[in-house]
Amino acid sequence: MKFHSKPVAEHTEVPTDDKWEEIVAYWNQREDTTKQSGTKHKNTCYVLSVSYTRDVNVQQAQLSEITSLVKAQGGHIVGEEVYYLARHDSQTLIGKGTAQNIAARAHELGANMLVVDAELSPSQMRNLEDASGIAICDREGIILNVFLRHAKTRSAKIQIEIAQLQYLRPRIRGIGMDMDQQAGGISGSRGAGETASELLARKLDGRLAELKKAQKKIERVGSKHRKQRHNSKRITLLGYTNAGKTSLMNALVGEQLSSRNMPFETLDTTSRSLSRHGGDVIISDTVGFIRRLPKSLLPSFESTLAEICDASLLVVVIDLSDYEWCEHLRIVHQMIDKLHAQKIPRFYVFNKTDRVQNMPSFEMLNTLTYDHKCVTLSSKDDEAVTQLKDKLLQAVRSEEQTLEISVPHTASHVMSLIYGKTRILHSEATEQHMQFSIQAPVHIVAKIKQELRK
Ligand SMILES: Nc1nc2c(ncn2[C@@H]2O[C@H](COP(=O)(O)OP(=O)(O)OP(=O)(O)O)[C@@H](O)[C@H]2O)c(=O)[nH]1
Ligand SMILES: [Mg+2]
Repeated sequence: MKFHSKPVAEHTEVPTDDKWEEIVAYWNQREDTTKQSGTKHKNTCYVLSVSYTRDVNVQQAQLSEITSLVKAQGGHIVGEEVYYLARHDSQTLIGKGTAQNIAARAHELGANMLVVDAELSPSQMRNLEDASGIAICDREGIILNVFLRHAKTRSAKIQIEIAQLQYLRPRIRGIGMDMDQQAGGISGSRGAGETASELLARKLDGRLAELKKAQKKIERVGSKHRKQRHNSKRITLLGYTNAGKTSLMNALVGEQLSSRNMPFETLDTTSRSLSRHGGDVIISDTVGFIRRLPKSLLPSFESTLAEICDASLLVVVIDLSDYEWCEHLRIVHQMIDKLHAQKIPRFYVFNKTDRVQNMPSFEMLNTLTYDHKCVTLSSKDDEAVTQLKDKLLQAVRSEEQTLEISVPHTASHVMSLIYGKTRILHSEATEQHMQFSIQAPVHIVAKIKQELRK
């Protein structure tokens, strides 16, 4: 299918704006159109985990990851299998014959969609659909759908819609065909498909431009807010999806943020004060990482990633009960490198120890974490969480100094420095002075001393 570079004149047969939105929604939901009731039905999915290893434990872990992603995007799974890919077929990835055999099994179980856990090019996806006669969704499509369902804030919704439209853009032919059918059975008439696809591409580009403009505006406001919070120490929780970041955050700050056994339950960064009095230490929960994160999502999450680079301490949370925890650790390290956040101090929390039978040795953990501080715990263990909180506060404040000073009431500039930029451990008023015990970064302490000497 070719696209004309010049905009075409209006065609009466092409769908209107509403229709276009319907089609994008159709693509997202892939609702079962065989049902006549008009109500939306969940996709009935057959899941194919394409594996590059013969290690059965790894295969099972990967299969379980893709099935939980499919469930998280609202799909109903009727069957699943692992396919060891020994030879890569450039046209269909798995080969036409294999695709037909798998599709037959999927059809037998009543599936209306074959989920292939692999990154498929737009043409591979089309070839597979043609060969198997069943709708295909690849890993990127599934992850985008999960994100779309879980996004709550305007900012996250915009970012994900951008990623999704970028994903749909090269796959437009399929949508164009659907569109022709929806436009009144004109798909056989000459050029009709082209016209519809062409108009869709133009509308899609227009929408993308609008969204990007809105995103830039949100980013500007976000970075302004981050700058304003500059005085506080920031701890950022990060780790593989489902590691228990939100559970740990809830336990640390006594919150009830949503934590479920589901990938990408958290998409929007949430920040809370970790210190008892005031907000001098702020802790943030972030979106989880995953292996083979769709490239289209990486740039669109710049604001979340910016939070990570602003942190004074990164708390890496790892689910020690997951068979692939070492792999998760490797992926987190890869992301830290990608974000150029290697220099930020780190603290590792190996979580879910209540589900672990054979604990790894501390020597092993120290080696894997490059000798950063680390603890093993269960976020359900209140006492362990309280101890962790003290350790985190200590770690994040380790570059601070404590100072006992007496400040004349008239030294308003020093007073505002103390109230604005330090943590007051104790204060007492006398007739002419305020007696303070404060804790603050070294450069602030130096500045206060200098001001007092003036
Ligand atoms: N057994 C056990 N389960 C835990 C522990 N910590 C968290 N969980 C469970 O693990 C699941 C995922 O926890 P979340 O806190 O949502 O994980 P997350 O890292 O925030 O996940 P995303 O936001 O999806 O990236 C939930 O079902 C939690 O109840 C733990 O220490 N022990
Ligand atoms: Mg979470």
